[in-house]
Amino acid sequence: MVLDDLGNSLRDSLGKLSGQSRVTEEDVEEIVKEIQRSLLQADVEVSLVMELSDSIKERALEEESPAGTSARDHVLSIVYEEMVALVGDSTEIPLEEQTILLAGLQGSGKTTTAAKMAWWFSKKGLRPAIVQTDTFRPGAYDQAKEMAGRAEVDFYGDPDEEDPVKIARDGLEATSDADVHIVDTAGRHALEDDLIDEIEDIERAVDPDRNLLVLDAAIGQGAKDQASQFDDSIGIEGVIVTKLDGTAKGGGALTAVNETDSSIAFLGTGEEVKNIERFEPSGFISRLLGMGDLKQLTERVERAMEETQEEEEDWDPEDMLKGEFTLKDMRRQMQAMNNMGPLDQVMDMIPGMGGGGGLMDELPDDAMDVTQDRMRSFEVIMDSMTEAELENPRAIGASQVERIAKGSGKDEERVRELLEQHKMMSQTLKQFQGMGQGNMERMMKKMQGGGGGGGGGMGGMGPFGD
Ligand SMILES: Nc1nc2c(ncn2[C@@H]2O[C@H](COP(=O)(O)OP(=O)(O)OP(=O)(O)O)[C@@H](O)[C@H]2O)c(=O)[nH]1
Repeated sequence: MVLDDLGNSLRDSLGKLSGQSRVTEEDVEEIVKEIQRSLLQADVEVSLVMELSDSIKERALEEESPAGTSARDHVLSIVYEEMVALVGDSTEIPLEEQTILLAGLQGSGKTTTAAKMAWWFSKKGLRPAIVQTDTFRPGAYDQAKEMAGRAEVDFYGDPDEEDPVKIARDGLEATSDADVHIVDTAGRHALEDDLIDEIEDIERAVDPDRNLLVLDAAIGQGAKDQASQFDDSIGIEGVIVTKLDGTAKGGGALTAVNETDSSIAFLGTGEEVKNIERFEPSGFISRLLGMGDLKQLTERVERAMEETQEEEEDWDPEDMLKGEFTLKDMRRQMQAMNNMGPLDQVMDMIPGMGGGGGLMDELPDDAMDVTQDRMRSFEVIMDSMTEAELENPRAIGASQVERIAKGSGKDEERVRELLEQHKMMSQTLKQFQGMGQGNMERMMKKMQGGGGGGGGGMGGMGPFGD
């Protein structure tokens, strides 16, 4: 499917989320609008578009973006997941003996696809044969034979026989040495009764394991009726979308899949026998959105989500106030900060730190970016520490610093900086312990889950300051 500039426009809207840890309703509206516009332009049916945009909207606003994940990545992974769900898994095509019947409109690319699929099966080590039953289009026999030759696979057709059902039967017999039989049929309009009767007869005669509908990517809205008529008459297990190399739109394929409750099996991307690929939803959507490997991104977001949940389950901020302030506490606090949003906004929420005469006003504009970078590298460093080191950073000596630096790929200087920062934070915290449990708890809760003002008298706190 060619969604024109979806990738670009989506990148623009998502770019605006950079540095934000939360998305607003307007952000989501804008992103969803871009997606709707592109999908509608690509001829995806309105009801499917609405369904998709509703679920993206709902998830983007309701789901918390996990610690360590930017709002941009979180929203992008939701868009990706929902789009993958929309296109569905690919049709199962087992690598074993089978008969496949191809159906579709005139000129949709059945004959070409039969040869491409045969080539594909032969590359998988099977022995395919094409049975050409098109007695309708002059030249279909020659074209099929020629393409079978190019794919170097067995072929059966009979230009002198007028009965396609007989050709189908004879063809299966004549090519009985083959493992995979691909039966090509004459192109027909699903609304033409006699041709529909004919394909039903062929279907009965060959008893295929699966019927695949070949669709030109340009078909658009017409896909709905065609797909449902073919489905009613022979049952459609999968769709093959052809001519995706052109400027075709491809949305009709999604409509067909939805209409027949099936899935996409193959994509045709050119006129040569090799121009076929198995449909693979995650790669397809990543390509569609014009962005790298989104599957990897989603997995990362999911992992972060799990980790945050686990940590929230066994972390009580009060523990931090009672005992020692460990590196684990520091990491949680950093993640909590991440959960809340960019540091400057977080600082704004802390009285004495934020704008309007607070300490923040004295910092250069980019100071917070630097700090966020440092936070990230601190996290990487902490990942290279042992449990014992995280629990008791005071015991970390020079040799451990060297090991941790090597393990994390960071300078020893950075590791020492982290330890220094931890020391500073734990001293600051000790000072706070005198200020009253209630205020402290309120601040911690805020750090964890976000929220409005509150707290009291914490001027001068600089746990992450440079
Ligand atoms: N660019 C491009 N052209 C394709 C693709 N698949 C098929 N074609 C071309 O589309 C035209 C029709 O393809 P056919 O395979 O003859 O279609 P058919 O469905 O067998 O046609 P009927 O026998 O009339 O039903 C041919 O010129 C093919 O070369 C594709 O993936 N990309």
